[in-house]
Amino acid sequence: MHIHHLLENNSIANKFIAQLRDINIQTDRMRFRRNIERLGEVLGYELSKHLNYNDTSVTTPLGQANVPLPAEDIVLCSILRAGLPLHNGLLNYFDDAENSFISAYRHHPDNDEKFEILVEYLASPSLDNKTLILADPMLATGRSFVNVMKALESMGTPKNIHLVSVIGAKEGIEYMQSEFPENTHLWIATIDEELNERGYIVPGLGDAGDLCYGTKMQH
Ligand SMILES: O=P(O)(O)OC[C@H]1O[C@H](OP(=O)(O)OP(=O)(O)O)[C@H](O)[C@@H]1O
Ligand SMILES: O=c1cc[nH]c(=O)[nH]1
Ligand SMILES: [Mg+2]
Repeated sequence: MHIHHLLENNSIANKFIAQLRDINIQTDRMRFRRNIERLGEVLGYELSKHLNYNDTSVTTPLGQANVPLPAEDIVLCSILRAGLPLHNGLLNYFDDAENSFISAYRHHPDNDEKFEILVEYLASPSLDNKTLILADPMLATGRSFVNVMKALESMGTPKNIHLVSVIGAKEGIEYMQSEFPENTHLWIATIDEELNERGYIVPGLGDAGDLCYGTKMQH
């Protein structure tokens, strides 16, 4: 897996991450969602530099201009819930992409720290020979990304896979490296050292789905 770590270089994106993490700022849900969306835009822009381009002639009022344009058929897939604002950010730039939505959530069958990932909803076009951009802002154990990719196999085989995330844990990234094809790209804003006993990223930011949309009942 090729890992592209956005915060290795300082940029204005640092500020978006700082606000997502900050306990005094992250309670503003609109700002929280918008910061994830902004990172979707920044990560999408970086990713776009690795696509294939075809020379294209554009007619201006005064003549012809050559503008190389992306030559890949992109399917943008996001993992509900917290993937939604990241999806919006990516879609702001890849505005003519096809779209898939898939759900994944942590189910605690015994009401303790052990959980399984349940994938229940999938709506997707064919992925055959397309460029799949799979987005989820949190990469903790990596099990949601991996289980979702398994569920997507029924939709065909993409030519290229780009994973987009905001905060990842080292352990989860290592697990994903063993599960995804070698030529997969991971575009991630920042990487944290640890997971706690509940599988949360430390220092992380907390529960991204809840911070975007409010708490949910366990069932
Ligand atoms: O790498 P993992 O260990 O699988 O954890 C990451 C997943 O956890 C969060 O979803 P959650 O299950 O909280 O669902 P939600 O988005 O509905 O809150 C997050 O959005 C990822 O999908
Ligand atoms: O730290 C984490 C781990 C999983 N899901 C989250 O939203 N945050
Ligand atoms: Mg959650």
